Amino acid sequence: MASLDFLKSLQFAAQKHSKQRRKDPDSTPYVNHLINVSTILAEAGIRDEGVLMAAVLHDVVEDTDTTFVDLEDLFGVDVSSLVRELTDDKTLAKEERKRLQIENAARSTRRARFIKLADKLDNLRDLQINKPRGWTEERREEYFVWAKQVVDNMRGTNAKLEAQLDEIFAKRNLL
Ligand SMILES: Nc1nc2c(ncn2[C@@H]2O[C@H](COP(=O)(O)OP(=O)(O)O)[C@@H](OP(=O)(O)OP(=O)(O)O)[C@H]2O)c(=O)[nH]1
Ligand SMILES: [Mn+2]
Repeated sequence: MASLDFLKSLQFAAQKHSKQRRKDPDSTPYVNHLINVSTILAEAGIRDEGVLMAAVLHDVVEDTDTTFVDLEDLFGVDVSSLVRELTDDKTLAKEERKRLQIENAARSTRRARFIKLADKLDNLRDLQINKPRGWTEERREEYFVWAKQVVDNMRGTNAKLEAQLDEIFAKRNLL
């Protein structure tokens, strides 16, 4: 049974990301990615409501005008702190952000790791099917290699999620 708090987080994310689209050829609404990430977690047996809400909200500070104070006021400090762990500093250069994701994975909390793993899993599933708009084949290949480095720094977090990720890495001969 979905909780009112969870539905509120989904409603908020859907509103905030309403003008955004994914980079796939169909320009899928951005919110589909957020639904996918939370569904991946629920299917992996994760019932922690704060984790499922932070999954839905994981890109809302990075990609919209929402602040951590907004999230704390609306959803509490637990959810807000989790989203903070999942938010890249967009003032940094892209290379630096990518390097920091690998580094920060190793010191993130177990609950944030669940979401990071599910986020990578959804992005990689998509990359297996689609080349995002504006990406070269090389860039797509590099994302698999980089994502594996992030995942390798979070081993032992959730067997189901890691098995699904490893299946993808094995297909690319990265294991
Ligand atoms: N695979 C895929 N990714 C898409 C698509 N549309 C948007 N993205 C987003 O693009 C980001 C990955 O591309 P990058 O090159 O790393 O980042 P950038 O476009 O934001 O600069 C991911 O952001 P992120 O959620 O912050 O994840 P991450 O970069 O931290 O992994 C992903 O969510 C799509 O159609 N397919
Ligand atoms: Mn994401």
